Amino acid sequence: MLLIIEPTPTPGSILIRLAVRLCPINPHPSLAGFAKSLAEAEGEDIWKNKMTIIRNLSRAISQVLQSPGCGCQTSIVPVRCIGVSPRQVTSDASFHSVSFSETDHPRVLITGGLGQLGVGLAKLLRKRFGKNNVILSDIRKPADNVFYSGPFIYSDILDYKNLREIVVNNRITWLIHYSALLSAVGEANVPLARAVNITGLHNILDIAAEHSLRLFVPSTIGAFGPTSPRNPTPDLCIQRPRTIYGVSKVHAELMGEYYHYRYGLDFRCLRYPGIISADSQPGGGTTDYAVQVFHDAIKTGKFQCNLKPDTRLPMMYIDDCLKATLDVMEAPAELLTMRTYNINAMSFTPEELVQEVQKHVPELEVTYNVDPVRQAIADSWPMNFDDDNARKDWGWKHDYDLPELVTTMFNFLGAESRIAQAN
Ligand SMILES: NC(=O)c1ccc[n+]([C@@H]2O[C@H](COP(=O)([O-])OP(=O)(O)OC[C@H]3O[C@@H](n4cnc5c(N)ncnc54)[C@H](O)[C@@H]3O)[C@@H](O)[C@H]2O)c1
Ligand SMILES: C[C@@H](O)[C@H](N)C(=O)O
Repeated sequence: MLLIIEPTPTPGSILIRLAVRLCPINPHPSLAGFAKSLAEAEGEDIWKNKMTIIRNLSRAISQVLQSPGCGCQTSIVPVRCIGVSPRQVTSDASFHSVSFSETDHPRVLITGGLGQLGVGLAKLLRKRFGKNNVILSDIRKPADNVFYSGPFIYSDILDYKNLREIVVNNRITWLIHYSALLSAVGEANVPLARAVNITGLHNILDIAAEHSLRLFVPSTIGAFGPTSPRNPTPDLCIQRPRTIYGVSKVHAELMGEYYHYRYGLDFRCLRYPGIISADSQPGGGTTDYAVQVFHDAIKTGKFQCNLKPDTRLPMMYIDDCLKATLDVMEAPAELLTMRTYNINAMSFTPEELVQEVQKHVPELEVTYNVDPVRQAIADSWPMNFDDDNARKDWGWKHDYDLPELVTTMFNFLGAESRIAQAN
């Protein structure tokens, strides 16, 4: 149970939120009734007698917790009372942000949804929660197939008011924050990366806290640096990344956890490895070579790799990444002993990946033309990622190892190129 008091809370709004949080499916009648009478009395200066309110509140809480009809877990009941939310909002805004119908299915907003990962995630979530409960957003124009596959909305995460309007108007309850500039493009434009990855995140955190959203922010292997243990890299260790991308992701991890402890924000974060996908292009990272090799093998039979052949990095097939994201979002809060987890599937070098790819395309010719910026970044990142805590706490398990990944990529891309040739 969690109690958040808004900057100018009204007793009724607090109790309605409390009733919903205690038993989201079926808000307890004694709390709901008590909330209603307090809400009606809000015209009077009810805060004059704060002690009466607190006494009545505790009585109502213990009544609910002892009630056999309430199926919610009642063994641990930390009550967190917070004086002010991070940005001032009216109590009305908070009051309207909770409604009973929202608890049936999450209403999801994905920011930066037109990148490598967002469209696939929307597809997975729509299958689970219904097409209209998942809204993709970005500052780019969606392709026709994306636009017609479900709700899409323009949203610049640097525009706080617009973002808030979207959350309120669409009664959003889950926010998946994918907007970011990745490692290589971030180094090419540090001011923009700082704005999007740090200022944008602040907007997201404040809106999520104000509207009691469940917030997912992905972090990355790039949140570690040359002084971190690299083989393997545990969840908790030194994090001194040397890219603006990495610095912004450590900032996101720490801010999210801080908001969790300070404001009760339901913040969840996974550190993804490099993600490999067939039907979406990477957005300018250090691990992009591991996607490009498949396209080049099929199109030209020639591949120029921008990392040294022995550069080992943790990697994952996109389906595993999206499954982990849904799993951690659905995990009961009491299973999460941490709010930021490493997840991993495999680790390989360009040389090892090429060997596996050549089992499918034996004629593939590979040359190495090292990009010093990307190589320096890769050399500072984990080689192997320790994800024991995710496996223990909420049952994380990957499905794709290197051979399955490569076969799946060729099955997908081969089928696509056969279709293209036929047309
Ligand atoms: N793809 C990976 O290998 C990987 C690995 C680790 C972590 N991640 C994280 O996962 C998330 C999604 O990654 P991705 O690969 O899809 O990234 P991507 O670069 O492909 O897409 C990012 C999207 O953010 C959008 N964006 C940029 N500025 C914006 C703004 N001001 N407002 C709204 N949107 C904006 C871009 O238009 C783009 O569509 C990122 O946070 C990334 O750091 C990705
Ligand atoms: C690893 C990840 O964060 C991203 N693919 C990058 O290389 O920047």
